[in-house]
Amino acid sequence: MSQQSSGKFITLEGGEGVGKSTNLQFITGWLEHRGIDYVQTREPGGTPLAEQLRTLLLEKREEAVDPTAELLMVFAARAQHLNTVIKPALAAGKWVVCDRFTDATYAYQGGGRGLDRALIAQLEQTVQGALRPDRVLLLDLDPEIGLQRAASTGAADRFESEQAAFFRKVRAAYRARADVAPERYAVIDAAQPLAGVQAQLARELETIASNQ
Ligand SMILES: Nc1ncnc2c1ncn2[C@@H]1O[C@H](COP(=O)(O)OP(=O)(O)O)[C@@H](O)[C@H]1O
Ligand SMILES: Cc1cn([C@H]2C[C@H](O)[C@@H](COP(=O)(O)OP(=O)(O)O)O2)c(=O)[nH]c1=O
Repeated sequence: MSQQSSGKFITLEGGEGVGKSTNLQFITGWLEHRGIDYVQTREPGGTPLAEQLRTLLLEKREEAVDPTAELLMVFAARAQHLNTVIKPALAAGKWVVCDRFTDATYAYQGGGRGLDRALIAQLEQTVQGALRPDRVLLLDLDPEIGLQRAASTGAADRFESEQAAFFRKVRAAYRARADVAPERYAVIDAAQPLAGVQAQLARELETIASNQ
Protein backbone atom coordinates (compact mmCIF):
# COMPACT_ATOMS: atom_id res chain seq x y z
CA MET A 1 0.00 0.00 0.00
CA SER A 2 2.83 2.41 0.78
CA GLN A 3 3.85 2.27 -2.89
CA GLN A 4 0.64 4.17 -3.70
CA SER A 5 1.58 7.13 -1.50
CA SER A 6 3.32 10.28 -2.60
CA GLY A 7 6.86 10.30 -3.94
CA LYS A 8 9.76 11.58 -1.88
CA PHE A 9 12.49 13.87 -3.10
CA ILE A 10 15.82 12.83 -1.61
CA THR A 11 19.12 14.48 -2.42
CA LEU A 12 22.64 13.30 -1.69
CA GLU A 13 25.19 16.01 -1.02
CA GLY A 14 28.76 16.55 0.08
CA GLY A 15 32.17 17.64 -1.13
CA GLU A 16 34.45 15.75 -3.50
CA GLY A 17 35.18 12.07 -2.75
CA VAL A 18 32.78 11.80 0.20
CA GLY A 19 31.35 8.56 -1.21
CA LYS A 20 28.27 9.77 -3.09
CA SER A 21 28.56 7.30 -5.97
CA THR A 22 29.22 4.37 -3.64
CA ASN A 23 26.27 5.25 -1.43
CA LEU A 24 23.88 6.02 -4.26
CA GLN A 25 24.15 2.38 -5.22
CA PHE A 26 23.35 1.44 -1.65
CA ILE A 27 20.30 3.74 -1.59
CA THR A 28 18.88 2.47 -4.89
CA GLY A 29 19.50 -1.12 -3.76
CA TRP A 30 17.54 -0.37 -0.58
CA LEU A 31 14.63 1.10 -2.58
CA GLU A 32 14.58 -1.85 -4.96
CA HIS A 33 14.53 -4.28 -2.06
CA ARG A 34 11.48 -2.44 -0.71
CA GLY A 35 9.75 -2.41 -4.10
CA ILE A 36 9.66 1.40 -4.09
CA ASP A 37 9.42 2.94 -7.54
CA TYR A 38 12.17 5.55 -7.97
CA VAL A 39 14.08 7.67 -10.43
CA GLN A 40 17.82 8.10 -9.94
CA THR A 41 19.24 11.27 -11.40
CA ARG A 42 21.92 13.91 -10.88
CA GLU A 43 22.79 17.58 -11.10
CA PRO A 44 24.02 19.31 -13.01
CA GLY A 45 22.45 16.99 -15.57
CA GLY A 46 19.62 14.51 -15.75
CA THR A 47 18.35 15.45 -19.24
CA PRO A 48 20.23 15.64 -22.56
CA LEU A 49 20.32 19.45 -22.46
CA ALA A 50 21.26 19.59 -18.79
CA GLU A 51 23.99 16.98 -19.35
CA GLN A 52 25.44 19.23 -22.07
CA LEU A 53 25.45 22.11 -19.61
CA ARG A 54 27.17 19.80 -17.10
CA THR A 55 29.92 19.09 -19.62
CA LEU A 56 30.38 22.83 -20.17
CA LEU A 57 30.49 23.45 -16.42
CA LEU A 58 32.91 20.65 -15.55
CA GLU A 59 35.45 20.80 -18.35
CA LYS A 60 38.64 22.66 -17.68
CA ARG A 61 39.13 25.66 -19.96
CA GLU A 62 41.61 28.47 -20.62
CA GLU A 63 38.95 31.13 -20.15
CA ALA A 64 38.20 32.00 -16.51
CA VAL A 65 34.55 31.25 -15.81
CA ASP A 66 32.66 34.19 -14.33
CA PRO A 67 30.96 32.99 -11.09
CA THR A 68 27.61 34.53 -12.03
CA ALA A 69 27.75 32.83 -15.43
CA GLU A 70 28.49 29.56 -13.62
CA LEU A 71 25.54 30.12 -11.28
CA LEU A 72 23.13 30.83 -14.13
CA MET A 73 24.27 27.73 -16.01
CA VAL A 74 23.64 25.61 -12.94
CA PHE A 75 20.12 26.99 -12.62
CA ALA A 76 19.47 26.71 -16.38
CA ALA A 77 20.27 23.00 -16.14
CA ARG A 78 18.13 22.75 -12.98
CA ALA A 79 15.07 24.36 -14.58
CA GLN A 80 15.19 21.86 -17.44
CA HIS A 81 15.78 18.89 -15.13
CA LEU A 82 13.16 19.89 -12.58
CA ASN A 83 10.39 20.48 -15.07
CA THR A 84 11.00 17.53 -17.37
CA VAL A 85 12.23 14.83 -14.95
CA ILE A 86 11.85 15.56 -11.24
CA LYS A 87 8.37 17.05 -11.06
CA PRO A 88 6.75 14.47 -13.37
CA ALA A 89 8.33 11.62 -11.37
CA LEU A 90 7.12 13.02 -8.04
CA ALA A 91 3.66 13.62 -9.52
CA ALA A 92 3.60 9.96 -10.55
CA GLY A 93 4.29 8.97 -6.93
CA LYS A 94 7.90 7.94 -7.51
CA TRP A 95 10.78 8.68 -5.22
CA VAL A 96 13.46 10.86 -6.79
CA VAL A 97 17.02 10.23 -5.65
CA CYS A 98 19.18 13.06 -6.92
CA ASP A 99 22.97 13.21 -6.75
CA ARG A 100 23.32 16.89 -5.73
CA PHE A 101 20.76 19.69 -5.99
CA THR A 102 20.45 23.29 -4.83
CA ASP A 103 22.38 22.74 -1.60
CA ALA A 104 25.38 22.20 -3.86
CA THR A 105 24.77 25.64 -5.35
CA TYR A 106 24.75 27.23 -1.89
CA ALA A 107 27.91 25.27 -1.05
CA TYR A 108 29.95 25.69 -4.28
CA GLN A 109 28.73 28.96 -5.81
CA GLY A 110 27.78 30.52 -2.45
CA GLY A 111 30.48 29.13 -0.14
CA GLY A 112 33.23 28.29 -2.63
CA ARG A 113 32.86 31.17 -5.07
CA GLY A 114 31.54 33.65 -2.51
CA LEU A 115 28.39 34.64 -4.41
CA ASP A 116 25.61 36.39 -2.54
CA ARG A 117 23.24 33.87 -0.89
CA ALA A 118 20.32 36.22 -1.53
CA LEU A 119 20.92 35.96 -5.27
CA ILE A 120 20.96 32.16 -5.04
CA ALA A 121 17.76 32.25 -2.97
CA GLN A 122 16.12 34.44 -5.62
CA LEU A 123 16.98 32.01 -8.39
CA GLU A 124 15.92 29.08 -6.22
CA GLN A 125 12.52 30.70 -5.77
CA THR A 126 12.17 31.52 -9.46
CA VAL A 127 13.15 28.07 -10.69
CA GLN A 128 11.71 25.87 -7.95
CA GLY A 129 8.85 27.82 -6.42
CA ALA A 130 8.09 26.03 -3.16
CA LEU A 131 9.73 22.75 -4.19
CA ARG A 132 12.53 21.64 -1.87
CA PRO A 133 13.96 18.18 -1.16
CA ASP A 134 12.07 16.25 1.51
CA ARG A 135 15.39 15.16 2.98
CA VAL A 136 19.00 16.06 2.23
CA LEU A 137 21.51 13.32 3.01
CA LEU A 138 24.74 15.23 3.63
CA LEU A 139 27.94 13.19 3.63
CA ASP A 140 30.30 15.26 5.71
CA LEU A 141 34.06 14.75 5.41
CA ASP A 142 37.32 16.64 5.84
CA PRO A 143 38.03 17.75 2.25
CA GLU A 144 41.65 16.60 2.49
CA ILE A 145 40.46 13.03 2.95
CA GLY A 146 37.78 13.47 0.27
CA LEU A 147 40.24 14.76 -2.32
CA GLN A 148 42.59 11.86 -1.60
CA ARG A 149 39.72 9.44 -2.14
CA ALA A 150 38.57 11.27 -5.31
CA ALA A 151 42.10 11.22 -6.74
CA SER A 152 41.82 7.44 -7.00
CA THR A 153 38.74 7.68 -9.26
CA GLY A 154 40.01 9.57 -12.33
CA ALA A 155 41.26 12.90 -13.67
CA ALA A 156 40.27 16.08 -11.81
CA ASP A 157 37.53 18.21 -13.43
CA ARG A 158 37.26 22.03 -13.19
CA PHE A 159 35.81 21.94 -9.65
CA GLU A 160 38.10 19.18 -8.37
CA SER A 161 41.04 21.33 -9.52
CA GLU A 162 40.24 24.07 -7.00
CA GLN A 163 42.49 24.80 -4.02
CA ALA A 164 42.02 23.34 -0.54
CA ALA A 165 40.58 26.63 0.79
CA PHE A 166 37.73 26.38 -1.73
CA PHE A 167 36.72 22.95 -0.42
CA ARG A 168 36.91 24.07 3.19
CA LYS A 169 34.42 26.81 2.33
CA VAL A 170 32.21 24.31 0.50
CA ARG A 171 32.13 22.05 3.56
CA ALA A 172 31.42 24.94 5.93
CA ALA A 173 28.55 26.18 3.73
CA TYR A 174 26.95 22.71 3.64
CA ARG A 175 27.20 22.38 7.41
CA ALA A 176 25.82 25.86 7.97
CA ARG A 177 22.74 24.95 5.93
CA ALA A 178 22.21 21.76 7.92
CA ASP A 179 22.65 23.66 11.21
CA VAL A 180 19.82 26.10 10.49
CA ALA A 181 17.30 23.49 9.28
CA PRO A 182 18.15 20.22 11.07
CA GLU A 183 14.69 18.80 10.31
CA ARG A 184 15.53 18.67 6.59
CA TYR A 185 19.13 17.40 6.77
CA ALA A 186 20.75 14.18 7.85
CA VAL A 187 24.42 14.90 8.46
CA ILE A 188 26.35 11.67 8.07
CA ASP A 189 29.95 11.29 9.17
CA ALA A 190 31.56 10.05 5.95
CA ALA A 191 34.93 9.44 7.64
CA GLN A 192 33.61 6.31 9.33
CA PRO A 193 33.89 2.92 7.61
CA LEU A 194 31.39 2.37 4.80
CA ALA A 195 29.31 -0.06 6.90
CA GLY A 196 28.66 2.68 9.46
CA VAL A 197 27.74 5.21 6.78
CA GLN A 198 25.30 2.76 5.24
CA ALA A 199 23.74 1.76 8.55
CA GLN A 200 22.96 5.42 9.14
CA LEU A 201 21.62 5.82 5.60
CA ALA A 202 19.34 2.81 6.09
CA ARG A 203 17.93 4.35 9.29
CA GLU A 204 17.28 7.59 7.45
CA LEU A 205 15.53 5.81 4.59
CA GLU A 206 13.34 3.89 7.07
CA THR A 207 12.28 7.15 8.67
CA ILE A 208 11.54 8.82 5.33
CA ALA A 209 9.56 5.80 4.12
CA SER A 210 7.51 5.69 7.32
CA ASN A 211 6.60 9.40 7.05
CA GLN A 212 4.17 8.89 4.21
N1 LIG B 1 33.33 5.39 4.11
C1 LIG B 1 34.36 5.16 3.27
N2 LIG B 1 35.56 4.83 3.77
C2 LIG B 1 36.62 4.63 2.96
N3 LIG B 1 36.60 4.75 1.62
C3 LIG B 1 35.43 5.10 1.05
C4 LIG B 1 34.26 5.32 1.84
N4 LIG B 1 33.25 5.67 1.00
C5 LIG B 1 33.77 5.65 -0.24
N5 LIG B 1 35.08 5.29 -0.22
C6 LIG B 1 36.00 5.19 -1.38
O1 LIG B 1 36.36 6.52 -1.75
C7 LIG B 1 36.46 6.65 -3.18
C8 LIG B 1 35.50 7.74 -3.66
O2 LIG B 1 34.17 7.29 -3.45
P1 LIG B 1 33.01 7.72 -4.45
O3 LIG B 1 31.79 6.98 -4.03
O4 LIG B 1 33.46 7.58 -5.86
O5 LIG B 1 32.88 9.27 -4.04
P2 LIG B 1 32.18 10.47 -4.77
O6 LIG B 1 31.14 9.91 -5.70
O7 LIG B 1 31.58 11.25 -3.65
O8 LIG B 1 33.27 11.22 -5.48
C9 LIG B 1 36.14 5.28 -3.73
O9 LIG B 1 37.35 4.62 -4.00
C10 LIG B 1 35.36 4.60 -2.62
O10 LIG B 1 35.52 3.20 -2.65
C1 LIG C 1 24.62 20.67 -8.57
C2 LIG C 1 25.87 21.48 -8.51
C3 LIG C 1 27.12 20.90 -8.70
N1 LIG C 1 28.24 21.65 -8.66
C4 LIG C 1 29.55 21.02 -8.87
C5 LIG C 1 30.01 20.17 -7.72
C6 LIG C 1 30.82 19.06 -8.34
O1 LIG C 1 32.18 19.45 -8.33
C7 LIG C 1 30.34 19.03 -9.79
C8 LIG C 1 29.55 17.80 -10.13
O2 LIG C 1 30.28 16.71 -9.92
P1 LIG C 1 29.78 15.44 -9.06
O3 LIG C 1 28.29 15.35 -9.04
O4 LIG C 1 30.49 15.46 -7.78
O5 LIG C 1 30.26 14.33 -10.00
P2 LIG C 1 31.60 13.51 -9.89
O6 LIG C 1 31.62 12.94 -8.49
O7 LIG C 1 31.40 12.50 -10.96
O8 LIG C 1 32.70 14.48 -10.15
O9 LIG C 1 29.49 20.15 -9.98
C9 LIG C 1 28.18 23.01 -8.42
O10 LIG C 1 29.21 23.69 -8.39
N2 LIG C 1 26.96 23.60 -8.21
C10 LIG C 1 25.79 22.89 -8.25
O11 LIG C 1 24.70 23.46 -8.05
